Amino acid sequence: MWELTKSFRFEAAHSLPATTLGTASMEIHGHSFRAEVSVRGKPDPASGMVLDLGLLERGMGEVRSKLDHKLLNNVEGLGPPTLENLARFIWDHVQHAGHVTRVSVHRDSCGESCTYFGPES
Ligand SMILES: Nc1nc2c(c(=O)[nH]1)N=C([C@H](O)[C@H](O)COP(=O)(O)OP(=O)(O)OP(=O)(O)O)CN2
Ligand SMILES: [Zn+2]
Repeated sequence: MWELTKSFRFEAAHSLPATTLGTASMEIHGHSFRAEVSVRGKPDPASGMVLDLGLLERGMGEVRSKLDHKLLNNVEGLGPPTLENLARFIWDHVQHAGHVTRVSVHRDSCGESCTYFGPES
């Protein structure tokens, strides 16, 4: 079994009340995020690829455009702009690309990340 991973970065703003970490979180402020999308499978013998990374990039580009330079509190379907909801939101928008097994969202400046393994895990 192979696992193929591609990542993208986005910059976004949010405000997050009801957190005990980050005293300024209730004010609108920005973060740099890094998202990783992984797909599993066996390489097709002819192409040598589990999945053409270009297909994954297309799906990632679509969801990136919904998040990059946006106020995350206003993004339809995201819910409260936590790492958990970002990982699930990205999953929902890329899962058609292939057998997606996990989506991780990293907020490196805070040493934080969250991984979503799908609704069944
Ligand atoms: N389960 C979760 N808990 C918390 C989340 C989350 O996404 N899931 N998020 C937060 C805060 O948003 C996060 O800790 C960042 O805090 P914030 O004040 O926004 O960040 P800093 O100012 O510390 O970060 P810099 O990037 O260094 O400015 C809390 N809990
Ligand atoms: Zn924040």
